[in-house]
Amino acid sequence: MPQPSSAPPAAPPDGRERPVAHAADLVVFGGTGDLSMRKLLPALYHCDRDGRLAPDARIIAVSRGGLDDADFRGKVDAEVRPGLHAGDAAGWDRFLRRLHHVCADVPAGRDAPAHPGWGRLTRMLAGREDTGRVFYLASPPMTFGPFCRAADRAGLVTPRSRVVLEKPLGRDLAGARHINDEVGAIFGEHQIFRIDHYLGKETVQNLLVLRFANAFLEPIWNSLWIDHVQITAAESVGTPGRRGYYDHAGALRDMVQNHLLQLLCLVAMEPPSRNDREAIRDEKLKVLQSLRPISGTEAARFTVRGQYIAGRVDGRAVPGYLDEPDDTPPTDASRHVETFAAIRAEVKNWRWAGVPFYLRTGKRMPDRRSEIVVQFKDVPHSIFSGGVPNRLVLRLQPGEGIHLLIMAKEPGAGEVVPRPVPLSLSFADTFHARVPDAYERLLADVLAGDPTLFMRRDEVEAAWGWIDPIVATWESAGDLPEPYAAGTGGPVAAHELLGRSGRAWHEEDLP
Ligand SMILES: NC(=O)C1=CN([C@@H]2O[C@H](COP(=O)(O)OP(=O)(O)OC[C@H]3O[C@@H](n4cnc5c(N)ncnc54)[C@H](OP(=O)(O)O)[C@@H]3O)[C@@H](O)[C@H]2O)C=CC1
Ligand SMILES: O=C1O[C@H](COP(=O)(O)O)[C@@H](O)[C@H](O)[C@H]1O
Repeated sequence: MPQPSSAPPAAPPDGRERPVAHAADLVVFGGTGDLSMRKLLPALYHCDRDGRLAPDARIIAVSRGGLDDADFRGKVDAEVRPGLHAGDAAGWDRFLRRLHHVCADVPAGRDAPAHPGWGRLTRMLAGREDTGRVFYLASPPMTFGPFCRAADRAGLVTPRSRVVLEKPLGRDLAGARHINDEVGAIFGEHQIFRIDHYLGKETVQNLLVLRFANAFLEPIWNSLWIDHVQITAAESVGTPGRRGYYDHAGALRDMVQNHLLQLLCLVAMEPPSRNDREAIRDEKLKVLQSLRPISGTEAARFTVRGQYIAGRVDGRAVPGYLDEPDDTPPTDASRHVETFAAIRAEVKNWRWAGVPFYLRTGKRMPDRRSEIVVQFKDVPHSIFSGGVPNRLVLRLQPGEGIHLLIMAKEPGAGEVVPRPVPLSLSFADTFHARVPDAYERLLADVLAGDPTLFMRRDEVEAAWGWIDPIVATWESAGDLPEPYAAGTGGPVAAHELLGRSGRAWHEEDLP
């Protein structure tokens, strides 16, 4: 029987984890939830198909639901398989055989007896301590500490274990610190993988290559040449069935604190001296620490929040946020929560002083579009009529790729009128390869023990430190978010946020 670990294992002396064999067992707390069924299990199936799972790897879902292995396999077969490409029946059957379900709850208090399910989990994992194991916490954040403690008490945490924490980590800085302390009491920082799936997107990883494997951009990557940066994560989906989570999160905590700030960091960071996890995360942290704080009257000037009301998306009538179908009826929190947020941020350092970084995210926007647009300054003196400043568009979705909009002349006689034409790099077309889902890449990294694309504790806390004053100002104002009709580009004030400086949110018609 493995002994409970009494202290977090120390990091190796040089702070770098040695490459380890792929972890054999993946225990997913919350393995029956929305995230698991929609993202994790499809990604794990693809990892399996690509030979990234150890031959004897098992995926053990833990939830309070009274499912046995057969029930869980049936659920996954019914809910996950239809979303995958057809074919490879043998591969799918092999994947199903890897799946198990254990019914367990977190103990009600620190000294409360463990749920009997922990005994079964302990028996299942016994004798496999040397193979490495991953605990994936795909459950509500308040269960993270209790799950880790229960796993430790059951003797399941070995020096080669890793733990994955989903975002958002808590609701504010204090909450994030609390979770980090609880998890950090059991796992060493080098064992903790704080996931932000935007970092697994192909375009996001390519941003590092674009910036640091090409020489031409660096001389113009600064306030002398760049007018502003827009980072957008627009979604056409609403939040049906997610009220319990979303009422207490909202767009700022759900998307800005993590995904959008991580993208901002990668655009704004200084070149790291090495391509390793600490060097990259050190540079990202410096960006977060350089963000100009926004609070009080500045929050009113530089932020906009909205909530969707009924409208049309893709030609279909959809309800407003408060009328989304859900088991939980709307409350006062529902009325106040934002489904759209826009912020004019600024990085106060030598490179970026004076360059606005516009962050925008919303549900029930006209379409699903995530992109980073770097807008360069206009030519100092134009000899043509027409023409617009160059833009570099990093498209995360749909169609991951990079597009540089340059001015070109249309062939033919007559007056020369420059017009923007994209020089385009589509990853799928150029490399003739399937672009893997972000979770696939990140799960493979977890299994292989590489934390480079995961957030370090200080990064997450610095991000909350910037978000908290904005939330506090919104909450103390007590007013309601500005309504916007589903299928439109967000509240009028968001357009004004850019419009005040004569700019417009770009809606590029790119390939
Ligand atoms: N859904 C998404 O797209 C995303 C979600 N996340 C994060 O992932 C996590 C899960 O989200 P999501 O899947 O949407 O949530 P769901 O509510 O759909 O699923 C939660 C899961 O946790 C289990 N669970 C909850 N409480 C306990 C408990 N006390 N003991 C054992 N199991 C428990 C639930 O099963 P049961 O109730 O049967 O016990 C279920 O399997 C959250 O931290 C969320 O912030 C992050 C990014 C995207
Ligand atoms: O983390 C989250 O991300 C999804 C959007 O992810 P994407 O990869 O589809 O852009 C969002 O819908 C969800 O609310 C949020 O929790």
